[in-house]
Amino acid sequence: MHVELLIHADWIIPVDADNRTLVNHSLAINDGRIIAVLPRQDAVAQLNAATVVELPGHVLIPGLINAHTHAAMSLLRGLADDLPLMTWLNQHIWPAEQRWVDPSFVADGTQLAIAEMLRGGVTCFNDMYFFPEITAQVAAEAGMRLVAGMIVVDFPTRYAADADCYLQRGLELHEQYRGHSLVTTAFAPHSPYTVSDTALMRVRDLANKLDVPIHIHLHETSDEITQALKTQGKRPLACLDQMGLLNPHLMAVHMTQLDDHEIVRLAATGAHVIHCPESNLKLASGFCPVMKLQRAGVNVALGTDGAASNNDLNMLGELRTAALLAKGVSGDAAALPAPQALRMATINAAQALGISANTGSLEISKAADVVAIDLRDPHTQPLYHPSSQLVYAASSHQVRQVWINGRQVVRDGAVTTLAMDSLLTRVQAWQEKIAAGDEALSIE
Ligand SMILES: CSC[C@H]1O[C@@H](n2cnc3c(O)ncnc32)[C@H](O)[C@@H]1O
Ligand SMILES: [Zn+2]
Repeated sequence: MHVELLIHADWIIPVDADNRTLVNHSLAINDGRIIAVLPRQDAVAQLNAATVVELPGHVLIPGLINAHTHAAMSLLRGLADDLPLMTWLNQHIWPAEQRWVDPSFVADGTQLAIAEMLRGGVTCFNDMYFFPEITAQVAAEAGMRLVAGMIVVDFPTRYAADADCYLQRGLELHEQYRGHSLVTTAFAPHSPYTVSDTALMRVRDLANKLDVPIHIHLHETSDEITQALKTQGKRPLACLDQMGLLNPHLMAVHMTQLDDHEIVRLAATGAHVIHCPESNLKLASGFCPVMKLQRAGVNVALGTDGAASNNDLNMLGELRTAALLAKGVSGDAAALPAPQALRMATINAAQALGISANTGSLEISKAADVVAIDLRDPHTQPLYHPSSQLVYAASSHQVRQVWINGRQVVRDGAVTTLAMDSLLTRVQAWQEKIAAGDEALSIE
């Protein structure tokens, strides 16, 4: 039988229902899809491949999915550190965004973010940012999978004047990318404290009608709860519940403040939680009770948040932080073992994003979103369990090859779909402009 691409690796972790690790196996790909996962000797005997890739000492995993980010904020990385959320947003990030965010900022920032993510084995990101049509165009050109956020906030920006206008632009984006092989869409109302109930109910109705997910920051800090209790007399999750927004469309990002009743309610409604441990640590926002959520049956996925609050988009690093933090928070060393952590960054994320029929695991008929990681480095030797090395020891520089839809987007550690030199020149120009503007602001 003829195949286009055959990849032989020492290990494959398909992230299937049985959490298997396959030794000396091969992945066969045709038309950008996985057509077989089989022992190497069977592949060699049965398949005639146009291209064969030999990866000794490597493990193949499904592409990592960054389930919550603001990609273009990579241009604001390190601008305002060591601050709590609302000071960070109100006094630094939102003023900087009002001043700088336009289509060219989003194009350059998103390219920078995609370069970083591809090199770190991320093949898909769930984005929430201004000018999502630019994010979508840049991602599609770079061969990156994207869930583009149809954003809504109640304040005017250069992107849109009011909630109706944000929604109108989002719906146009949804239409534009219907049936696209890389880009899908999700509603992305920023949070209950920046989007009115009227707009949230409109989002609910549209999400039900179009069958698309809803991506929202929720219960990020204790302050958010205190404010909602003062102004609404209820916790934000209860407000969303009352409006009929708790259902399998909902991706609730952060969720550091949860009582036991809320966890039961999330599980009963099928809402998903996106855990962003490094952003929560850096902004001192709190801790998401991942183990309690998983035990209750809530699907939990993993995201980095933006590079201005993390400060990187490194999902291997995020995996390690999530696994270690789960143990620290629960007081149980058995909490979130490596295979479970890997599920959060792959199949769980694909489920939350509504794309699990297409990606999230290395299984027959899914898109070939594949990452090869070289485990021969000193710090991942000796090797007893590949998943343990991946989660507890590997670094992103060990990501050597990446394919998305069967197209090679990283070859020998270098991104093949972006012009890195000119990108880095443009990023340098942004740094100089933004730093000069920041100095002028602080002198005033
Ligand atoms: C409507 S575009 C997204 C908006 O979200 C801001 N943002 C980035 N990180 C966070 C966070 O952790 N909590 C709340 N809001 C965040 C970003 O700066 C954009 O304005
Ligand atoms: Zn965020």
